[in-house]
Amino acid sequence: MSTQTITGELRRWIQDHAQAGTSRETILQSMCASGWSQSVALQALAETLDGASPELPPPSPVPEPDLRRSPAEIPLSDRRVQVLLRVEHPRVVVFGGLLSHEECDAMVAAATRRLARSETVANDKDGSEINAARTSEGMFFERAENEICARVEARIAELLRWPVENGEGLQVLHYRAGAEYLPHYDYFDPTHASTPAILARGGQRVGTLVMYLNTPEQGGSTVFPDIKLDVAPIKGNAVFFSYERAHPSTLTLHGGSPVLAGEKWVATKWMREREFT
Ligand SMILES: O=C(O)CCC(=O)C(=O)O
Ligand SMILES: [Fe+2]
Repeated sequence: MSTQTITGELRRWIQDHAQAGTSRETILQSMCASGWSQSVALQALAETLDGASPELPPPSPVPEPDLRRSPAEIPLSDRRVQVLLRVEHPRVVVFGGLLSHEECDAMVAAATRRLARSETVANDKDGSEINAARTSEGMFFERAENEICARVEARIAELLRWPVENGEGLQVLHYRAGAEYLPHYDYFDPTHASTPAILARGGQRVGTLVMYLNTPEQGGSTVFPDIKLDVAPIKGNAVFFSYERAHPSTLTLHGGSPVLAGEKWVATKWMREREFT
């Protein structure tokens, strides 16, 4: 007898239908009609749609800027950062001027150098263009790999009051016109077989900061479909969100909408529960 597993894909499917206005009863009926046992279907509905379900794992502490006095600006040791928007649930904060234009350009230049190098290596080895195309989409820096990474990491740690050591290395993504990042969660799917090994290096991801390194000509906003929020990608600005458990009830589903003209560069910092090694 096979047991039925509640996957992230199933939860997403339930969420999509609930958001489209389908009633709980109708969702249950179509799940049962497509072979789900009623008890598993009911549990999946409860887990996905009831924020206060007793099945929820306990919350973790998360990174959080100091917004207690509703500051329009947060004075950090080396820069004043604007607070442009905040949402309580999901926890989302949009910052203005987190990076100077020079810092954005330096990050893009460092990432471009690294991408060019990995393409050369790939081409020298086997002339593979597929490889080159893939590596040109994104790359990870080591933590404090160069001066600009170290400076930005220290600033983020101060802004979000979260240790530098808990951060993954910065990831730089390059989107060409037409490219997008479909909605996803940044935490690791607890039901996935590879997740325990990933969690051994510093626990779950609990927060994300996406920094815009340029302003695309058209498109390329960061979207949060659960709350229909659309954050404009503006050079030097950043969007932060946190998730205290690896669960859709955090409403942190998000994606990069298609770049319609020009290109888009972002740097992402993911924060873990513990020191990331
Ligand atoms: O490009 C964006 O706006 C979103 C990027 C993102 O979701 C990520 O890096 O995990
Ligand atoms: Fe993401």
